[in-house]
Amino acid sequence: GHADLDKIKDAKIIFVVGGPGSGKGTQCERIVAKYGYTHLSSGDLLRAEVASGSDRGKQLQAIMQKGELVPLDTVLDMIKDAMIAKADVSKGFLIDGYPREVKQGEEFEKKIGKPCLLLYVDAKSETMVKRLLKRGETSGRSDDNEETIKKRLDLYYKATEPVIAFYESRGIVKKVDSELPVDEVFVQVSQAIDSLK
Ligand SMILES: Nc1ncnc2c1ncn2[C@@H]1O[C@H](COP(=O)(O)OP(=O)(O)O)[C@@H](O)[C@H]1O
Ligand SMILES: Nc1ncnc2c1ncn2[C@H]1C[C@H](O)[C@@H](COP(=O)(O)OP(=O)(O)O)O1
Ligand SMILES: [Mg+2]
Repeated sequence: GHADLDKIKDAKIIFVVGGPGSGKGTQCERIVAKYGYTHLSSGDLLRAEVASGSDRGKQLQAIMQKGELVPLDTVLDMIKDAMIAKADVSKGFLIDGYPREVKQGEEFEKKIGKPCLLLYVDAKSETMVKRLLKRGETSGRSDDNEETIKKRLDLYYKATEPVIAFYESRGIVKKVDSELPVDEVFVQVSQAIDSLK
């Protein structure tokens, strides 16, 4: 209800956007360690639902295995519930992997609040493919295979890149070069976060 959302209003909301395998999760881990923000990965929330073995989880698994987007309401409800659960203790929220399309950003702002920063984790498509194939050797993720990676990349360029342009026009995008080693990317990430008042 209203009281829950009021608590979130004063916390920083940071969208972390980038292609599959660009390094969003890796940088979010570092941000958590340095700044103590709450990391909420839409993919992790969805994989937890799949792992629960619920009927809904089975439907989600089938969609994710194909590299497609799950229904907006499902993922937004999960993020909202997770934010409310942490509202009392959180100084800031890292929303990793959301929005995946402009409509997701609009709905988030209607139902939850406005982001103060969009952290754009940028890497070349060849780099992302290489990293995902490597991650696939150990991740156990059903979407880290060559065929699904190709679909996820196509969808990223088609649906998610416009999200970056949308928030550019609002002046809140900070791009980091995720071709660099993790530590060097994190220097840029830290600068972006430190620039917030
Ligand atoms: N800057 C980097 N340099 C080299 N490898 C990286 C870098 N950032 C991430 N990786 C590796 O690439 C893979 C994907 O990173 P991950 O953080 O899971 O990306 P995402 O959450 O964007 O899909 C992981 O195996 C990770 O260790
Ligand atoms: N915001 C969102 N809307 C719809 N589907 C999403 C979503 N976030 C994640 N998913 C689904 C589709 C993705 O292909 C899959 C894995 O997402 P992810 O873990 O964020 O991938 P990655 O970290 O490799 O970018 O979960
Ligand atoms: Mg990730």
